[in-house]
Amino acid sequence: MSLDPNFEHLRARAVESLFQHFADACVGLIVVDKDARIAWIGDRYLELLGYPKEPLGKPVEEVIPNSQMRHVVESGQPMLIDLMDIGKRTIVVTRLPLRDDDGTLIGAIGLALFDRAEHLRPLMSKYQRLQEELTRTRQELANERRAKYSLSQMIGNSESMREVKRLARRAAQMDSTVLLLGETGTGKELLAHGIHAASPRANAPFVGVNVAAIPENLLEAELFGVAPGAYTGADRRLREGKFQLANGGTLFLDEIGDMPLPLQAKLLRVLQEREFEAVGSNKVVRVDLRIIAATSRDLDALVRDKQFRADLYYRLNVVPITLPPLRDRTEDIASIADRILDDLALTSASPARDLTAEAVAALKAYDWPGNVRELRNVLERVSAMTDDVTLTAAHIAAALPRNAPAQRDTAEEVPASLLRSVGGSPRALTDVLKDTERAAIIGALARTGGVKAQAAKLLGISRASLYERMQALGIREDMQGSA
Ligand SMILES: Nc1ncnc2c1ncn2[C@@H]1O[C@H](COP(=O)(O)OP(=O)(O)OP(=O)(O)O)[C@@H](O)[C@H]1O
Repeated sequence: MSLDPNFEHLRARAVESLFQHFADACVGLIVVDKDARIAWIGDRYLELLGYPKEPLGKPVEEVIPNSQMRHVVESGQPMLIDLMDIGKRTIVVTRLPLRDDDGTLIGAIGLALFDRAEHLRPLMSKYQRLQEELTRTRQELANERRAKYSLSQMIGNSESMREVKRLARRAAQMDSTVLLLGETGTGKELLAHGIHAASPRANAPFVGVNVAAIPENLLEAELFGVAPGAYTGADRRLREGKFQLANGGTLFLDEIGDMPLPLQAKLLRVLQEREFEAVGSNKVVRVDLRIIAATSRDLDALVRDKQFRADLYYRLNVVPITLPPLRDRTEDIASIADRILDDLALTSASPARDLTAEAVAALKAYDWPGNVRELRNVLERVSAMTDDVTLTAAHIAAALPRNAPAQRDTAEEVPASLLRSVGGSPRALTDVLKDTERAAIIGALARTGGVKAQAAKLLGISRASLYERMQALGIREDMQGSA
């Protein structure tokens, strides 16, 4: 059947006007060969790119850094609409593969459309909004990663605290690994922030990882990142680990004593060589950062028990700083308590409270197994209990934990109310179990003044699984059993 001559005419007009439209709407046209080298490029495009040299024969990325033309010649697939940044402008681009008569791929053609194209305005403004949001979020994240506290926020004028601050200031000026030792709640994390803030790396990120809070099987990925497609379900893009995120700054490894043995070898290598591989990758990543590690555990004993590698211990123990427990520096209690009461007044927009001399004496008489964190919790509890502006010894006594009662039978610990719903009908076993678990954890936290290491011990579970269970049951991290 012969074709209607009108059709042929129509087709010819379509091709012609298509080219005309493109020529009018295009910022530029580019043609590359099958190796993505520039075979032709329009003058307007070159002008926009501001490329000063002869472009022909150059790899396309040399002239257009964000170009995806290579992807088109390699995949043979068109990219009908894409957005590409050139300097501060975002332009719309279309990329099409070019084929010979026999179908062989010989190159690609790229069309860069005006960013003013009216019909693309909604798309462009949405893109720009997303870009702005992304920039803002990145900024917030960067601020978040900066150290929140400075050494001046470390309250305490006792001899031992003055020595701690002196060592910290010296450590800040060196780039060595710092090991912070001391009971839970003595201020190790606060000090790590302070050292970073006083160091030449202060404007770079401060990234913290609580080793005990991350399940063992996820820790390596969390620390070192995951290569694209390392395992089924892994991201197609590289997921950066904390080491990469802290690059240039400080990585704070909290609860280092809980680091699983197999990972200790990998950490040792990073400390020695400043390099590692992401999970599922054999590409070596180099980092430049300072490590501050902390633990409330007895590392010497862990080394003796072969739970912690001796060589890693020596590598970490370059500048050790031991934070004294609160009970050994009772002269600091009044000033720390004042600071905490000021903080609480600020956050709750209520008047600042004072402590009578007897109240201070009551605070000094207590043993503080949870140290400054526990002191804060007790003062928070007092503030919740009374509106009185002057806090007396009686207020303090009422808020201090009673002596931990001996552990009772589990059966006794499940109140009958747990077994019935509000309507009185029996409840599903899983709900009962959840409530029981929640009650047991909150009870243990109450008994230990919020000290998780001790609460985990009471419950007979590891600290990691306590954190895990708390998260699953929606128990707040700062919970110490009063709610
Ligand atoms: N000297 C101090 N002055 C003021 N606040 C302090 C001081 N020491 C600790 N704090 C506060 O006490 C709380 C616990 O401190 P931090 O988290 O630094 O302790 P930690 O030793 O890292 O505890 P853990 O070993 O349990 O992680 C924080 O709210 C911190 O700001």
